[in-house]
Amino acid sequence: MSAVEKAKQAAAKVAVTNHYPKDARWVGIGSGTTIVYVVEAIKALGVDTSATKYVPTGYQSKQLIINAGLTAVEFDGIPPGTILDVAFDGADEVDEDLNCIKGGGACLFQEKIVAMQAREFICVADHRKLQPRLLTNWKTIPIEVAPIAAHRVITKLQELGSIDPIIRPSASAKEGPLKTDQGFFIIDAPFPPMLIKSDLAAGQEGNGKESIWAVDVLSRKIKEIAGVLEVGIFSGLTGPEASAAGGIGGQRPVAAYFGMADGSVSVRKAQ
Ligand SMILES: O=C[C@H](O)[C@H](O)[C@H](O)COP(=O)(O)O
Repeated sequence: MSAVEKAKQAAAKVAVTNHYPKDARWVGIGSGTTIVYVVEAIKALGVDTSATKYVPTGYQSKQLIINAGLTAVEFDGIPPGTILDVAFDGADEVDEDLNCIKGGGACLFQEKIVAMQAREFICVADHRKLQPRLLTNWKTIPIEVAPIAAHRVITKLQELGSIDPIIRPSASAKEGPLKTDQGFFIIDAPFPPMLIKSDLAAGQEGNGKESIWAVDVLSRKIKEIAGVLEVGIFSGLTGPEASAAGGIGGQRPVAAYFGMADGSVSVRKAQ
């Protein structure tokens, strides 16, 4: 196993140890390569999972749950009003405020609704994902769009300052654009690194001048474009903050676990 895979595995183990609830009823399981180690860590706990339902965030996630011998219930099979005890997921990049970019594997829409239905959203990643600002190392924002509106959305993204947004191709060019689990397209939109709370506190405005955006502002602007199903920026309230405000679930993780290059695990908690 490579050092990066070991880092993901170590982070998953600590995240599950710290956040997998005793007597869990509903658990969200995200998508990607890191979440595989989360499921492995859940199995390694050796707890009785017979009464627990695992909510996938897409096809890969559902197969992962089933292959582990766990019970998968898709999001539309959750009884109305049910709050998931916890949701675990990976990320493509995480900033100092625990805002995330997700969607590198094209699963961002279901990942967002699952995270927002959970009491706690926990992010698990390796050290390459931890950066001071979003779009430092990961250069594009994945955006899920209705195919018929894709070119219109591209024009609107260019007006927001994105240079050369593209429709993500499928693995085989012959098949044309990649299709998500919803049958939608993904647009990958490059923007310059985004502002975080400390930049705003230091007087930077984040109003889009020179296309330098504050995370929440850009996320909202993209979401407002007709034809956009969801944007791969996870920001705003955490689950506990949303619940204190009388709602449920937040899209910003309450904690993020990073497997570091030296084998340790670094934990960041949302402020
Ligand atoms: O669409 C994919 C998801 O947002 C993944 O959680 C994200 O891309 C991270 O994936 P990985 O764990 O493979 O780095």
